[in-house]
Amino acid sequence: MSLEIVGVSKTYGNGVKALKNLTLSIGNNMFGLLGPNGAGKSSLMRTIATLQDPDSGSVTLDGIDVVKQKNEVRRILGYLPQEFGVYPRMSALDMLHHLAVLKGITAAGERREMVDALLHQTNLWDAGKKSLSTYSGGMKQRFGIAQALLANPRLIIVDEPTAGLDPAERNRFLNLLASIGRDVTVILSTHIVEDVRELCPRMAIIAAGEVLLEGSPSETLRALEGQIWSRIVPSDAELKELEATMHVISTHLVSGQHEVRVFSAASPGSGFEPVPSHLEDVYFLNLSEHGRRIPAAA
Ligand SMILES: Nc1ncnc2c1ncn2[C@@H]1O[C@H](COP(=O)(O)OP(=O)(O)OP(=O)(O)O)[C@@H](O)[C@H]1O
Repeated sequence: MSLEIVGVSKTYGNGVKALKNLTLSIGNNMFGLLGPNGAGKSSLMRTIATLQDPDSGSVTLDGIDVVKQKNEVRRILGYLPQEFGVYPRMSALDMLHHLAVLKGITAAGERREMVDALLHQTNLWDAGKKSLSTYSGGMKQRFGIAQALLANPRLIIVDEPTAGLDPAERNRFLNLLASIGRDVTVILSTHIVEDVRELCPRMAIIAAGEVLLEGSPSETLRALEGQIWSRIVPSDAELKELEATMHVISTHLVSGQHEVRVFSAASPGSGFEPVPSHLEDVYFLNLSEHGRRIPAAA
């Protein structure tokens, strides 16, 4: 599978430039698209899913033009939107049959086999006859994956799927995505750095409609090795001083005190310990560099 996004731009009616000449190449496996709220992730996902057209640029999926050949693309693509929203009083079993018919799977035997297999795969078999409106957040997301997998897509797109899930449900959901990612290309759009670190051999960071970085999480982490330093800072005043004089990547509260992470080629000062780099460092560093380069984007 190969998805080629070339020079895609989109400006909404209200003047917001959501995508700015964005170019990205996505191959097999699980691809993480990481970016803060408003980065343009959903705009890009909707464009790939044929739900909105770009103003300019091209998107091709295995050579098929996503803008001009929407029906062909829809046949090989599954999509779990950010707000899936449709949880009627229908059971998961009935809903999947209904959606399968809409996808053109009209032979009853084939459809039953497919729906049953999907309910097993997403661990919803036991709850398959229960009304979707009674499902928990995690079950709803797993149902969202089941419907995205109908008719054996080559590519599935999942937009911010773990937001709002508790840790156990999130874990279960990520495991499901990982197992799917072995056979089908998955684009995982998220603002949660951990999701990408745990799942994706390749990723891109986007902000303000632009690609800031494209690569593998482990390579980007290696590039920062030895340059991340950490220290506990007891007072707000001291923290302000550090922020003014050093390249502070992030601050976290640990038992009510600030733990500061600093980017520096050599030790930034007394009390700092070298620490392993995290993907979150890569993410924040890219976002802060971007903010500096284009102040208007902040
Ligand atoms: N239909 C629309 N009309 C006008 N502006 C829009 C529309 N959809 C998105 N936007 C704006 O475009 C920008 C990008 O939004 P988008 O939803 O693509 O980002 P995102 O990265 O998915 O963020 P989030 O995680 O908040 O959904 C934002 O400034 C958003 O307010």
